[in-house]
Amino acid sequence: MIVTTKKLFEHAYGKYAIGAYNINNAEQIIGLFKGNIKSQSPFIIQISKGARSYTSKIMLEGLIRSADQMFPEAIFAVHLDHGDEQTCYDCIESGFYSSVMIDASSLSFDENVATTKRVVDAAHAKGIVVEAELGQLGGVEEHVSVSDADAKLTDPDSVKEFVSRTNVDSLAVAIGTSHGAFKFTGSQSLHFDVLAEIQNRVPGFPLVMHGSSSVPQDEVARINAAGGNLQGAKGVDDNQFKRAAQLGVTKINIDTDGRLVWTRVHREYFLEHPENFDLRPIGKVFMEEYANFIAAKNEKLGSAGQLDDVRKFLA
Ligand SMILES: O=C(CO)COP(=O)(O)O
Ligand SMILES: O=C[C@H](O)COP(=O)(O)O
Ligand SMILES: [Zn+2]
Ligand SMILES: [Zn+2]
Repeated sequence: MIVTTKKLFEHAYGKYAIGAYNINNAEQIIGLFKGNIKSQSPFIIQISKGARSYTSKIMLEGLIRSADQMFPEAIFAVHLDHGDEQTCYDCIESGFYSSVMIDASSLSFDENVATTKRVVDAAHAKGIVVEAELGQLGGVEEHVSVSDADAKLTDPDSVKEFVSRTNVDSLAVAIGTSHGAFKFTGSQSLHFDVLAEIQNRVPGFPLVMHGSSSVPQDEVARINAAGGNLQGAKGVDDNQFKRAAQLGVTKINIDTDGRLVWTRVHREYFLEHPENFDLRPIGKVFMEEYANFIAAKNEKLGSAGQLDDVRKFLA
């Protein structure tokens, strides 16, 4: 069942965070649904602009609608990740997305407010919710690379004004995370002090943490041992998710970790089976491993075991 994040965030606020996972193809979608059913978690399926053009937005919509039929127990939101204004309107018009992100965080404060407000007005008219971003994460997103020097933590003083001027439903904040597999090149970590100040300014308002893959070191070691070269890859400690949730984070974005699972599974499999050229045996292994990864991540987020309660809450 496709829902907006409104009630999901209300249910989660202060207690746990909902996993927002990026998907690109059928194997990921099936693994994602299986993993969330296995851990009994509500979830958010995220589609980036890159994913929409990889196979095509039409095919992704078809796959997700099919998964919704195959797994009738599932409760999830369909969300556009890091949208520009035009893509947001396309998703709002589609009647498929229940949530969009307008990422105008590289613009000035006033332009970010104005752009976000236009998207919010269009989305709310159709019952769709909007996530915006204030501050700038480091790393690569949508092929735009933000250097650590340009990355800016969210200024807690500007959050209340941003939320009240835009009427946005949730806000991605920059508190030290970054996109990709190479986080924390310096001695950075999560700035819980900044997060606590933000929560103080907008109590009860749902916050979002991007760039939150944990880049497990055993995963990196296995990839490197099987011919990969990911030296120095590093991520966010997922034991910190519950603390972030207590401070108002209701959505945590994870993409890179899923890519690492895909890379490890495929590299190891073909190293061990050099004679194999069938895509199905390895596809099966990937779907299983991806489902296990999702279920384990949901334990860290605290969303595991919440599905029945969420269903009652929505009723
Ligand atoms: O924020 C993300 C998607 O919007 C994903 O972040 P990671 O690169 O840490 O997985
Ligand atoms: O934040 C970016 C997400 O990880 C999506 O990445 P992508 O644009 O390569 O699909
Ligand atoms: Zn951004
Ligand atoms: Zn992101």
